[in-house]
Amino acid sequence: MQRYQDEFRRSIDDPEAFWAEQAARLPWFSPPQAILRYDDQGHARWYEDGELNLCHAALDHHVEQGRGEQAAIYWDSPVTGHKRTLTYRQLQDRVARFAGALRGQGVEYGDRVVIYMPMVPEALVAMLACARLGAVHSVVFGGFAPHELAVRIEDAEPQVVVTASCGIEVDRVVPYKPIVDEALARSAHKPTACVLLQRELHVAELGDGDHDWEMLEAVAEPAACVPVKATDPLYILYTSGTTGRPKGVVRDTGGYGVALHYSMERVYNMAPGEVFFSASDVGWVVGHSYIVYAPLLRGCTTVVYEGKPVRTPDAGAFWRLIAEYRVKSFFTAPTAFRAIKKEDPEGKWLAHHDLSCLESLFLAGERLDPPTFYWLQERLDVPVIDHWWQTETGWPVAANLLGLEPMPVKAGSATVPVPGFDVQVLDHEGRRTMAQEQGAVVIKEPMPPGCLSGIWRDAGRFRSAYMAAFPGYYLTGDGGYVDEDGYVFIMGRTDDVINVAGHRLSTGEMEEVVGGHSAVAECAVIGIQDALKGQVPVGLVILKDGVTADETSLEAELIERVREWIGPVACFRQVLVVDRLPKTRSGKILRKLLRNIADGQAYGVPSTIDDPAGLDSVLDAMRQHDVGDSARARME
Ligand SMILES: CCC(=O)SCCNC(=O)CCNC(=O)[C@H](O)C(C)(C)COP(=O)(O)OP(=O)(O)OC[C@H]1O[C@@H](n2cnc3c(N)ncnc32)[C@H](O)[C@@H]1OP(=O)(O)O
Repeated sequence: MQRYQDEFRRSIDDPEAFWAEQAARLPWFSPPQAILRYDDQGHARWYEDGELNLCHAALDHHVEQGRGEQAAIYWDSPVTGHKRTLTYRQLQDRVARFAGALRGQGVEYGDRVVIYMPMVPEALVAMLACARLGAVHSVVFGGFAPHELAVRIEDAEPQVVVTASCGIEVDRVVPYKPIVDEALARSAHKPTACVLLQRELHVAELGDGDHDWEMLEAVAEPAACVPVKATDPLYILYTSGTTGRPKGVVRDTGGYGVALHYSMERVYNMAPGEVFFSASDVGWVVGHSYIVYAPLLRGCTTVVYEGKPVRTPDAGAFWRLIAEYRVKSFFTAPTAFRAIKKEDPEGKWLAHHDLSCLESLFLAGERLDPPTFYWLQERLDVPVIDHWWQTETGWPVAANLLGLEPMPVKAGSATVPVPGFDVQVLDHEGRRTMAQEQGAVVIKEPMPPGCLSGIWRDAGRFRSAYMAAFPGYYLTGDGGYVDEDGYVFIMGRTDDVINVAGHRLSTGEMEEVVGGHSAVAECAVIGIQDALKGQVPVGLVILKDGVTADETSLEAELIERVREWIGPVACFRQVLVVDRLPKTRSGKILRKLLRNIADGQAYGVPSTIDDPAGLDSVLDAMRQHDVGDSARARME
């Protein structure tokens, strides 16, 4: 571990010198002199006086360096039957023209642009065009419903919304325009324009204030890169918190660029000219960092995939893409491989493709369960690397650093802290735990470059959600431990955030939606273990006095309600009607107890419980409906 230890120690003992060296590897317009400063709350601000433009660093710089004819994007869309390659020069040209088109709609430095797009190259064009103008993009995942889009539009207050006529879910065409229209109708903030990319499979009707992408781009004047401060926001990316209101994670520009560039080399072992494939969506942080910015900043080719791991058309889809595009490193969420494993338990599809190009497989987004890890390890001839990070951190916090010093893999561990991240585990009183002892996983300030610089227009929430629990430390919200060898083990969230198929969702928000139904007096939504999706939400509801609803129809109504408000991605599919919910004497629902029962874990009834007999109603309902492993649960 010598090379790793040396680099890690340097990053922690002298972060200024370490990150000054890394910064020198980006093409700045004005290189920073002030490497690390702190704001009045003691939070790190990186490269305050530096000026650059990440679109320039990701595109123009490479074209200037002779990379113009290299593929920047391989787009592969089995759901439409199309494939397309865009070179760095072609991408630069399209981005410059689309930036000009956005400018024509009034978008300038500092303005926000909401992007609601499927996995098409134009999603990347729109993001990079915003970066080119110094505008702030906020990409919203296509699986979110109008309400979620409206909440984000209202918070970000964009000048323009960019969308497409539709997305395609395997064989289901999802028209986006009605979703955008409904979101705009619900939002108090009204953007001045909506730019829409028409797709062959479904052409949308345009109304007042709507513009056809192609027509705007065709006549637009190409825009040059606008120099921005390193601390200027590049994007806002909303993520679920414990309440219904998502948090707008703000990412700065310079620190993010430096960190991503460093990670491509040290974590993923990628060199310019090589092909990186991250099978996620531009609506998630993995998409922002490892489909768009990091591969391009490093001069790599990125694969943009509009399809699923299975059914488009089969469980060999990923293997085909890896072989066809000669992918060196592949990154996805474990849930994708659980889906593949279910359809192709023996991994027969592997034999159909030449995977000799593949050197590593990275997994993140949720815990990598040991059965999936072993399934992959037994079938692939490359390291299978679990690594851990979050929307907030923007890049890996703990990983096996293949480009620095590969280490032995331990199943269930994300390996070691990445240089820059002083990961610690604290007990309730803020004391460091012993090796193997579980606690709250925190990162000691200063956080390295690339991590969130705040919550959009809500400094108070940033402090209360992340910085207040243990002053001087960023609270990750994950629990875990570090072993004697310094390996990090992440065991799961310590709050009411759940992870469904690698999607981070708030049970608190689902409770607000379920609780808003006229028949529901009270409810709790808990995440329970699921063999395919990792976790799925289940609702426990108490009916209002006098309501005698048919349970099956009520369940259908509540499922539809969550789908309408949050979106299909919530995977809310089960409701149990109960008489009572276990609560503390102060009225707090004992969610952890409910989760333990549902997951079949041994549970103790806390002494603070108000009405122990109330538990029986929950136990009966769970057993009756065969929820999770509740039938196997037992009292300690
Ligand atoms: C490290 C930092 C991070 O954690 S960033 C987050 C990383 N997470 C990820 O990359 C997500 C990984 N998960 C996936 O890619 C998908 O879940 C995979 C594994 C491909 C499975 O997809 P799928 O079979 O559609 O299941 P699902 O649970 O995702 O979807 C549930 C329902 O939602 C729908 N949906 C999904 N995406 C969209 C979309 N873009 N637009 C519209 N609808 C969407 C699905 O069709 C599905 O609908 P239905 O319930 O079947 O009707």
